[in-house]
Amino acid sequence: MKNMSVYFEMDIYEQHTQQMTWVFVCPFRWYLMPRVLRDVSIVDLSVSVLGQKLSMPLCVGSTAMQRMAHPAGETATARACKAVGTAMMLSSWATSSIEEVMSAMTSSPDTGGVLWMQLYIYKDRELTLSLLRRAEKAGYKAVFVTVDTPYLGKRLDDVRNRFKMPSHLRMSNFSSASLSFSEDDYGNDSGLAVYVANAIEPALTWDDITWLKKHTRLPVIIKGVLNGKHMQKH
Ligand SMILES: Cc1cc2nc3c(=O)[nH]c(=O)nc-3n(C[C@H](O)[C@H](O)[C@H](O)COP(=O)(O)O)c2cc1C
Repeated sequence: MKNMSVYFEMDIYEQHTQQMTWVFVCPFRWYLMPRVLRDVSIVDLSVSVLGQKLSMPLCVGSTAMQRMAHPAGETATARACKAVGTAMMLSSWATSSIEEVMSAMTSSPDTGGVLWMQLYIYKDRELTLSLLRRAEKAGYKAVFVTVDTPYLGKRLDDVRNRFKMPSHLRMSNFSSASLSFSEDDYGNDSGLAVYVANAIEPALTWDDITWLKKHTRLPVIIKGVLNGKHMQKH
């Protein structure tokens, strides 16, 4: 159980980012500055994102393997997003399938809710396209391509714990044991790091984004950009 909670608390390498957050971000506390004389008799936080109306400028980013945290996993997150009228980005590495999560959202009686698909580009391009096609067919409204994981960051706790998925769970969008992260043995390393090294494309470039865009009518958004300048050439 411990290795699952450690996965969700993760930070890479020696937890520098967590430490930096405390040292550099927290001292500069953020304050809300209320404005006055603004007619607040009606308060409306709704926004339009990628052509979809959301009830507020907050949505749920992709987090892998949610059934490690709760038996209903991503299906519960989808229902919650629908209940509050916002969007959920489903991880390629979800423990509920693309179709199952859409069905959880559409069958819930509340109104609102949008699903986006987070996509890793696999070395196997046909497999990548099959995830994309399934998301399109199921009614997902955008695809977010993760570009900051050509290799998994060195998560020392996951290495120490030899992190792998509990045996009753798997990444539900895949059928084989190797692709669904449900092999018995990943050696002495973090199982997820081994999974990424085996399956995810480390040679990702802009050409792959161009290729992907040719295969979908959905908006394609690049996920994992830390510096706007890195995008300017394109
Ligand atoms: C436990 C955990 C699992 C994550 N799983 C994924 C994932 O499957 N796909 C992905 O693109 N990003 C994943 N991320 C990254 C998040 O989507 C997000 O980009 C990252 O946490 C930065 O946002 P934050 O500063 O609000 O945490 C994960 C993050 C965490 C903490």
